[in-house]
Parts: sequence; C-alpha cells; structure tokens
Amino acid sequence: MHVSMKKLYTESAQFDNQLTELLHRDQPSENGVDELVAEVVATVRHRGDAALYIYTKKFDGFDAEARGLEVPQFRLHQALDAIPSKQRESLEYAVARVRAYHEHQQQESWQIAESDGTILGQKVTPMQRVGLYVPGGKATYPSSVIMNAVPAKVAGVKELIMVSPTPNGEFNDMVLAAAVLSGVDRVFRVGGAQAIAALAYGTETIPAVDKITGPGNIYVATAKKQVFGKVGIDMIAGPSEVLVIADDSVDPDWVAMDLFAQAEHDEIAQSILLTMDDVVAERVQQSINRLLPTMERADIIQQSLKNNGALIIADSRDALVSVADQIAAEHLEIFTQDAEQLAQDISHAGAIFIGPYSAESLGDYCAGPNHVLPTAGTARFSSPLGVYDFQKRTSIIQVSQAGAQSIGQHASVLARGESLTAHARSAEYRLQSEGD
Ligand SMILES: NC(=O)c1ccc[n+]([C@@H]2O[C@H](COP(=O)([O-])OP(=O)(O)OC[C@H]3O[C@@H](n4cnc5c(N)ncnc54)[C@H](O)[C@@H]3O)[C@@H](O)[C@H]2O)c1
Ligand SMILES: N[C@H](CO)Cc1c[nH]c[nH+]1
Ligand SMILES: [Zn+2]
Repeated sequence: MHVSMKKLYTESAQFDNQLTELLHRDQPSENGVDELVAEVVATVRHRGDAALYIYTKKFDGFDAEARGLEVPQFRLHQALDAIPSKQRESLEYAVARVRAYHEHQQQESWQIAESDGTILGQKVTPMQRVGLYVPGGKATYPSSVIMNAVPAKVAGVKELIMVSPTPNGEFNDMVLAAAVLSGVDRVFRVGGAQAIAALAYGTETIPAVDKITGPGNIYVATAKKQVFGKVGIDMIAGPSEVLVIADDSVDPDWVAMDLFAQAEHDEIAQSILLTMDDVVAERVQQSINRLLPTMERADIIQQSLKNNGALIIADSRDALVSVADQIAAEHLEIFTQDAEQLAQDISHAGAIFIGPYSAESLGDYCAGPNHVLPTAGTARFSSPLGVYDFQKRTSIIQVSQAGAQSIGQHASVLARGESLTAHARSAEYRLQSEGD
C-alpha cells in the first residue's frame, strides 16, 4: 500500500489554480443535504420526541423509545468507575490542563467613571444553558467532550446538556466518564441533525438551549447553520486539517506521522506539507510510503492523502509565508530552524505548533488550548472555541444629571438629523435650561 502525494511548486504558472483546486473551498453544499436537514429540523420541531425516536432508529439503529433517550446519572458514574485507571488519570490530567489554560480567557466586567459622574461599563455574564454536540458516528471523541465542556464551566454556564449519537445504542464509557469529569449535567444519546434541532427547539425530553457548540459531520454542520438565530452557535468546524512547514532539521518520519494523524480522522480531512526544500518533500514522501502499511486506519489515511493531501515546494520564504496565509490552516505545525520567527510572520491559523516537539496530537488531547478550531480558511476571521464563546456582554450606561447635559445636547442634534423627533425630545427633556 502506498500513496503518491500531489506535488505543487509555487514557481509554476499554474500554482494559483492548483492551490485553489486543492483547497476546494466555496463549493456548493452536497446534493440534497440542505433539504434533508431542513426536513429533519422541521419534523423534530413539530413532533418532538416522536421524531427523535424515528430518526434515531433510522440513522443510529436503535429503539430510543424503548431504551430511553437520556443516559441516567447512575450510568454516567458507572462509566467513570468502569474505565481503566490509566484512562481516568489521563482524562483528569487533560481536564486539569484544559481548565488551567482556559482560565486565562476569563473576561471581566468593567466600569469607567467620567469626571461628571457618568458611569459606563460592560457586564459579562455566562449563558444559562448550553448544548454540546459530541460526534459519535465514525469515531468517539472523549477529548471533544472536554474541549467543549471545560471552557463552558470556566465561563460559569449554569447547565450543560450533551448530545451524542450512540450507534446501536451502545455507550462509550470513556465519553460518559469525560462528561462527568468535565461537569456536564445531562447526556442524551441522539445525534445528527435531529439532535441539533432538539437542542434548538426543545422536545418533551430534551430542554432547549441558548447556544450549541461542538463539531460534527455535514448533517450536524448544516443543521447548526439552519438553527442559527433561534440559538447561538460557535462555528462550523469542518473536517480536520494540518499544514506542516518543515526543513531538514526535523525527522521526516515525524512529519509523515503528523500528516497521518489528521488524515486518519476522515477521508475528507486535509494534510499538507509546505517546504522550501524538494529533498525534504521527497524524504517525507518516502516515510509516508514506508509507514502507511503499519497504520490501523491506513485506508482512510490513503484516501485522505490521495484526494486532499499535497507536498508544496515554495521557491522563497515570502512565497512560503504567503501560501501558509492563503491556506489559513486549522492546525499549523512549524518545524524549521526559524520556527519562532515564521510563527510571527504568518498571520492566519487556528493553532500554531512551534518546534518539532509540539506535535499537533498533543494539542488534540491535553496540551491545554482548545482543539475546536476554525477550519476551511475561516481562521482568517474566526478563533478557537474558548471561554468567550460561552459568555455574553451587556453594555452599562448610567448617566449623571451633569452628563445628560453634554451628551443630551449632541444626541438631540443627531436625532433631529435623522428626523427622529421622539428621540430628540427624550434627550431634550433631560436638558436643564439656563436658570434651572
Ligand atoms: N474540529 C474538531 O474539533 C473535530 C473534533 C472531532 C471530530 N471532528 C469531525 O467531526 C466529524 C464527525 O463525524 P461523524 O460522522 O463521525 O459523527 P457525527 O456525530 O457528526 O454524525 C453522526 C450522525 O450523522 C447522522 N447521519 C449519518 N448519515 C446520515 C445520512 N445519510 N442522512 C442523515 N443523517 C445522517 C446520523 O444522525 C448520525 O447519528 C468528522 O468529520 C471529524 O473529523 C472534528
Ligand atoms: N484533530 C481534531 C480537530 O481537528 C480533534 C481530535 C479529537 N481527537 C483527536 N483529534
Ligand atoms: Zn485530531
């Protein structure tokens, strides 16, 4: 088993087109998915639990009406006791590191007092009830439970509702244990678009939430887009991606394995190597072919690398920085002698891993930062999931009598400029005429 990665050269006249094709962004959504999801959302909205029973039977293959949608509290604690102690220790380690990192993201309320006694400020409050989607179709993700739940807890969210599909109704004990350790309040075994609809609109069993966070497949992502507005959403986290920038200072086997690590998520995941050295690209290609047959998920990795992977050779450092910024990868690993400087020079990435010991897989589990990151180039305008996603800000305006004179005069002029007389007179009522 082997795979020949596409090779792209920045000096080629075709490079821009080749890069656009490789990134295959701006594609219309898959045939029929929008319509199917709209139907699922509408049916759950109108028929509640009855619709969840039908879809769970159809997509996850079990009878939730007979076996129950909610995972009982005793079952959650049973899972925590059932997992091997090594797994429990590592989950606890991850929760502690993720919590410690996210505590730095805490936003504080603030106030300023102006000289005339007017007080202005911003009050930060947590969301009341949040829904966490934890994917469970092709793989199970205890780490995603931690990455969603811990920042929500740090933010002070009152109630955390988790949904996750359980193919054939089978629980994954590590997922349930992670839920307990991360402070999740209630867990429901339902997935896909139907789970998102249930969180957005509520059913007899599942309470409606204020915001839904968490990654998922195309059905989950499409449903999140469709319910946005009724509830908040974090982002549309698509298939995993990694961009590795390497020179000859790093072992090519390490690079190959890091490309595999994201490719093994999904056939549609994307792993790219960017280098200024053709020899480095060639060595990584050799490592890929030698290591691929040793991988348990070799078929998925092969498909992902064949369809979406590439080795890009830049003809200058400027070209390398420009390509990295165009890709705006979810994960950017920089394994070069000037890694720290490159990390300064590249502006767009979800997370940057600097130096050969900073494997992206450490970030996926327990380095501390969040692994829910902007994908598909959205790192140009979007940020990692964090405490700030679970908090909202309210402006505070407390104008003194003296402040109302100066602010009011200008407000009145601006309001009359907009022909909004009630606004103007409301401000003018508070103006003191001379001699008052
Ligand atoms: N960005 C991140 O942080 C992160 C973390 C973990 C996973 N992921 C990604 O999340 C995704 C998880 O996808 P998954 O499929 O394994 O799990 P999933 O939980 O997102 O989806 C499974 C659900 O999809 C629905 N579904 C499946 N086929 C359907 C069909 N034909 N019609 C309607 N609904 C259907 C079913 O309801 C099923 O329960 C992967 O792409 C993975 O790479 C991303
Ligand atoms: N790399 C994924 C985000 O793109 C997160 C993850 C979970 N488990 C392993 N990896
Ligand atoms: Zn991963």
